[in-house]
Amino acid sequence: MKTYTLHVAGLTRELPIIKLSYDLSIASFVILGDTEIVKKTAPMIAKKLPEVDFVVTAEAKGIPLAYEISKVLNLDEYIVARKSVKAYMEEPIEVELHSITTTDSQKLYLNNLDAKKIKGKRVALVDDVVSTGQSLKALERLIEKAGANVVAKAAILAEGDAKDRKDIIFLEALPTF
Ligand SMILES: O=P(O)(O)OC[C@H]1O[C@H](OP(=O)(O)OP(=O)(O)O)[C@H](O)[C@@H]1O
Repeated sequence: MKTYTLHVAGLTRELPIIKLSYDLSIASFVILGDTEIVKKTAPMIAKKLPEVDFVVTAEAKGIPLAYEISKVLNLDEYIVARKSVKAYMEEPIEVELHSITTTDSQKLYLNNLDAKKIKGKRVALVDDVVSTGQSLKALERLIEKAGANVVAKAAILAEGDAKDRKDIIFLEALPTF
């Protein structure tokens, strides 16, 4: 299997290159289960953030990073937007979502209790990777629908053209193939 050698936060990972379509392959970066990479990257991202009241992510791969950044920032809570409605959710708010790895259209949901918590607050959106930016854009729409102020958008990696974006904080660029 072909791999791409990623260097981030002083760590090295061999990422498998996977084919998404006839003309696009990506290096698969999965932080779920990788305690070390989350532990090392979270403080580096936290340091680059302005003052925030909440860290917000969308499930699934952003969750450990949002947890760790919140911990570093001494925030007692963080917010996770879900990709399905859960029984415990009251009047969830929703937006449409597409991402580079998920072809079918999905939705992002925010529990109304969480929406109330973040209303009028300063929020940092975080994710493991920003690629097409569709996931981040959907999360931003959702959070703005909740009446929160998005003051920063951050990821460990900016993939493909996302490396040229000036509106996101990221640690390393990741090429596409
Ligand atoms: O910038 P984009 O093109 O939207 O791609 C980036 C998004 O894609 C991946 O999530 P994925 O859709 O694989 O979902 P998962 O975290 O639930 O596995 C990744 O964790 C980002 O959230």
